[in-house]
Amino acid sequence: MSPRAVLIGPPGSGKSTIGQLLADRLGVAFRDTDTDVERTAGKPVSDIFIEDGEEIFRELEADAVRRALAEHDGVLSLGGGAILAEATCELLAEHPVVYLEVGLANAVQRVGLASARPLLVLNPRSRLKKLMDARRPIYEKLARIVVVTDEREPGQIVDEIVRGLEP
Ligand SMILES: Nc1ncnc2c1ncn2[C@@H]1O[C@H](COP(=O)(O)OP(=O)(O)O)[C@@H](O)[C@H]1O
Ligand SMILES: O=C(O)C1=C[C@@H](OP(=O)(O)O)[C@@H](O)[C@H](O)C1
Ligand SMILES: [Mg+2]
Repeated sequence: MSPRAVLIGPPGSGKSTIGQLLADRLGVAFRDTDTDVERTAGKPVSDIFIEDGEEIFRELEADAVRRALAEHDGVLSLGGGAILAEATCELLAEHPVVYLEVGLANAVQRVGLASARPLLVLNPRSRLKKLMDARRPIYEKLARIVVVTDEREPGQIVDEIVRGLEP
Protein backbone atom coordinates (compact mmCIF):
# COMPACT_ATOMS: atom_id res chain seq x y z
CA MET A 1 0.00 0.00 0.00
CA SER A 2 1.32 3.39 -0.92
CA PRO A 3 -0.18 6.91 -1.18
CA ARG A 4 -1.32 8.17 -4.61
CA ALA A 5 0.33 11.51 -3.80
CA VAL A 6 2.28 13.00 -0.89
CA LEU A 7 2.04 16.78 -0.56
CA ILE A 8 4.97 18.77 0.82
CA GLY A 9 5.74 22.50 1.04
CA PRO A 10 5.96 25.32 3.56
CA PRO A 11 3.15 26.42 5.89
CA GLY A 12 0.53 28.22 3.83
CA SER A 13 1.38 26.42 0.58
CA GLY A 14 -2.02 24.71 0.86
CA LYS A 15 -1.06 21.10 1.63
CA SER A 16 -4.04 20.42 3.91
CA THR A 17 -6.57 22.26 1.74
CA ILE A 18 -5.37 21.03 -1.65
CA GLY A 19 -4.77 17.51 -0.29
CA GLN A 20 -8.44 17.13 0.68
CA LEU A 21 -9.62 18.52 -2.68
CA LEU A 22 -7.22 16.27 -4.60
CA ALA A 23 -8.44 13.22 -2.64
CA ASP A 24 -12.07 14.16 -3.43
CA ARG A 25 -11.21 14.53 -7.11
CA LEU A 26 -9.44 11.15 -7.22
CA GLY A 27 -12.16 9.50 -5.11
CA VAL A 28 -9.68 8.34 -2.46
CA ALA A 29 -9.22 8.98 1.26
CA PHE A 30 -7.32 11.96 2.63
CA ARG A 31 -4.90 11.88 5.53
CA ASP A 32 -2.86 14.67 7.15
CA THR A 33 0.05 13.79 9.43
CA ASP A 34 -0.65 16.80 11.69
CA THR A 35 -4.07 15.28 12.43
CA ASP A 36 -2.44 11.89 13.10
CA VAL A 37 0.02 13.48 15.54
CA GLU A 38 -2.81 15.32 17.31
CA ARG A 39 -4.75 12.08 17.68
CA THR A 40 -1.72 10.24 19.10
CA ALA A 41 -0.84 13.06 21.51
CA GLY A 42 -4.46 13.80 22.42
CA LYS A 43 -3.91 17.54 21.96
CA PRO A 44 -3.45 20.18 19.26
CA VAL A 45 -0.06 20.71 17.58
CA SER A 46 0.28 24.11 19.28
CA ASP A 47 -0.13 22.50 22.73
CA ILE A 48 2.49 19.84 21.90
CA PHE A 49 4.98 22.62 21.03
CA ILE A 50 4.22 24.50 24.26
CA GLU A 51 3.97 21.57 26.69
CA ASP A 52 6.43 19.05 25.21
CA GLY A 53 8.66 21.06 22.85
CA GLU A 54 9.49 20.90 19.16
CA GLU A 55 11.80 17.89 19.50
CA ILE A 56 9.00 15.67 20.82
CA PHE A 57 6.70 17.00 18.11
CA ARG A 58 9.28 16.05 15.44
CA GLU A 59 9.56 12.53 16.87
CA LEU A 60 5.79 12.07 16.84
CA GLU A 61 5.69 13.53 13.32
CA ALA A 62 8.41 11.24 11.92
CA ASP A 63 6.55 8.27 13.36
CA ALA A 64 3.22 9.45 11.93
CA VAL A 65 4.76 9.93 8.48
CA ARG A 66 6.38 6.48 8.52
CA ARG A 67 3.09 4.82 9.46
CA ALA A 68 1.00 6.80 6.98
CA LEU A 69 3.39 6.06 4.09
CA ALA A 70 3.08 2.35 4.86
CA GLU A 71 -0.68 2.21 5.54
CA HIS A 72 -2.42 4.88 3.48
CA ASP A 73 -3.30 4.51 -0.18
CA GLY A 74 -5.04 7.86 -0.74
CA VAL A 75 -3.66 11.40 -0.65
CA LEU A 76 -1.29 12.26 2.20
CA SER A 77 -0.38 15.79 3.31
CA LEU A 78 2.61 16.32 5.58
CA GLY A 79 3.34 19.18 7.98
CA GLY A 80 5.73 21.73 6.49
CA GLY A 81 8.67 20.67 8.67
CA ALA A 82 8.29 16.90 8.27
CA ILE A 83 11.08 16.91 5.68
CA LEU A 84 13.56 18.04 8.37
CA ALA A 85 13.86 14.39 9.47
CA GLU A 86 16.50 12.53 7.47
CA ALA A 87 14.63 9.22 7.84
CA THR A 88 11.52 10.83 6.35
CA CYS A 89 13.49 12.12 3.34
CA GLU A 90 14.79 8.61 2.69
CA LEU A 91 11.26 7.15 2.80
CA LEU A 92 9.87 9.90 0.55
CA ALA A 93 12.31 9.01 -2.23
CA GLU A 94 10.03 6.02 -3.01
CA HIS A 95 6.79 8.02 -3.28
CA PRO A 96 5.03 10.41 -5.69
CA VAL A 97 5.92 13.62 -3.88
CA VAL A 98 4.19 16.84 -4.94
CA TYR A 99 5.81 20.11 -3.85
CA LEU A 100 3.38 23.00 -3.50
CA GLU A 101 5.46 26.09 -4.12
CA VAL A 102 4.39 29.44 -2.66
CA GLY A 103 6.04 32.85 -2.50
CA LEU A 104 6.54 34.68 0.79
CA ALA A 105 3.73 37.22 0.27
CA ASN A 106 1.07 34.62 -0.44
CA ALA A 107 2.29 32.34 2.36
CA VAL A 108 2.17 35.18 4.91
CA GLN A 109 -1.32 36.11 3.79
CA ARG A 110 -2.53 32.52 3.97
CA VAL A 111 -1.09 31.61 7.37
CA GLY A 112 -2.60 34.81 8.72
CA LEU A 113 -5.99 33.45 7.72
CA ALA A 114 -5.58 29.99 9.18
CA SER A 115 -5.34 28.44 12.64
CA ALA A 116 -2.33 29.04 14.92
CA ARG A 117 1.06 27.71 13.84
CA PRO A 118 3.37 27.69 16.86
CA LEU A 119 6.54 28.40 14.85
CA LEU A 120 4.98 31.51 13.33
CA VAL A 121 3.36 33.19 16.31
CA LEU A 122 6.05 35.90 16.62
CA ASN A 123 7.23 37.82 13.54
CA PRO A 124 5.43 35.51 11.11
CA ARG A 125 6.87 37.19 7.99
CA SER A 126 10.50 37.01 9.06
CA ARG A 127 10.22 33.50 10.53
CA LEU A 128 8.42 32.24 7.48
CA LYS A 129 11.10 33.71 5.21
CA LYS A 130 13.93 32.02 7.17
CA LEU A 131 12.11 28.73 7.28
CA MET A 132 11.26 28.83 3.55
CA ASP A 133 14.84 29.75 2.55
CA ALA A 134 16.31 26.94 4.67
CA ARG A 135 13.87 24.28 3.47
CA ARG A 136 13.49 25.17 -0.23
CA PRO A 137 16.44 22.98 -1.37
CA ILE A 138 14.99 19.99 0.51
CA TYR A 139 11.51 20.46 -0.98
CA GLU A 140 13.02 20.79 -4.46
CA LYS A 141 15.18 17.70 -4.06
CA LEU A 142 12.30 15.50 -2.89
CA ALA A 143 9.75 16.70 -5.47
CA ARG A 144 8.64 14.60 -8.42
CA ILE A 145 6.08 17.26 -9.34
CA VAL A 146 6.34 20.99 -8.55
CA VAL A 147 3.18 23.10 -8.66
CA VAL A 148 3.20 26.88 -8.32
CA THR A 149 0.29 28.00 -6.12
CA ASP A 150 0.71 31.80 -6.08
CA GLU A 151 -2.41 33.65 -7.22
CA ARG A 152 -4.04 30.40 -8.26
CA GLU A 153 -7.36 28.92 -7.24
CA PRO A 154 -7.33 25.54 -5.48
CA GLY A 155 -9.26 23.93 -8.39
CA GLN A 156 -6.55 24.93 -10.90
CA ILE A 157 -3.85 23.57 -8.60
CA VAL A 158 -5.69 20.25 -8.28
CA ASP A 159 -6.04 20.09 -12.10
CA GLU A 160 -2.30 20.51 -12.50
CA ILE A 161 -1.46 17.86 -9.91
CA VAL A 162 -3.84 15.37 -11.55
CA ARG A 163 -2.15 16.01 -14.93
CA GLY A 164 1.28 15.62 -13.34
CA LEU A 165 0.34 12.31 -11.74
CA GLU A 166 -0.83 10.79 -15.02
CA PRO A 167 1.60 8.15 -16.26
N1 LIG B 1 -4.43 28.40 -3.67
C1 LIG B 1 -4.91 29.05 -2.61
N2 LIG B 1 -5.42 30.29 -2.76
C2 LIG B 1 -5.89 30.97 -1.68
N3 LIG B 1 -5.92 30.50 -0.40
C3 LIG B 1 -5.44 29.27 -0.20
C4 LIG B 1 -4.91 28.48 -1.27
N4 LIG B 1 -4.49 27.29 -0.75
C5 LIG B 1 -4.75 27.35 0.57
N5 LIG B 1 -5.33 28.53 0.92
C6 LIG B 1 -5.72 28.97 2.27
O1 LIG B 1 -4.51 29.17 2.99
C7 LIG B 1 -4.67 28.73 4.35
C8 LIG B 1 -3.58 27.72 4.66
O2 LIG B 1 -3.82 26.54 3.89
P1 LIG B 1 -3.41 25.10 4.43
O3 LIG B 1 -4.03 24.11 3.50
O4 LIG B 1 -3.70 24.96 5.88
O5 LIG B 1 -1.82 25.13 4.19
P2 LIG B 1 -0.69 24.15 4.75
O6 LIG B 1 -1.34 22.88 5.16
O7 LIG B 1 0.26 23.98 3.60
O8 LIG B 1 -0.05 24.92 5.86
C9 LIG B 1 -6.11 28.22 4.47
O9 LIG B 1 -6.91 29.24 5.01
C10 LIG B 1 -6.51 27.92 3.03
O10 LIG B 1 -7.89 28.07 2.82
O1 LIG C 1 6.55 24.05 9.15
C1 LIG C 1 6.50 23.53 10.28
O2 LIG C 1 7.54 23.27 10.93
C2 LIG C 1 5.17 23.19 10.84
C3 LIG C 1 4.07 23.20 10.00
C4 LIG C 1 2.71 22.89 10.45
O3 LIG C 1 1.96 22.26 9.39
P1 LIG C 1 1.52 23.04 8.05
O4 LIG C 1 2.73 23.11 7.14
O5 LIG C 1 0.44 22.21 7.48
O6 LIG C 1 1.08 24.41 8.46
C5 LIG C 1 2.74 21.97 11.68
O7 LIG C 1 3.20 20.70 11.33
C6 LIG C 1 3.63 22.57 12.75
O8 LIG C 1 3.03 23.79 13.15
C7 LIG C 1 5.07 22.79 12.27
MG1 LIG D 1 -1.38 21.65 6.89
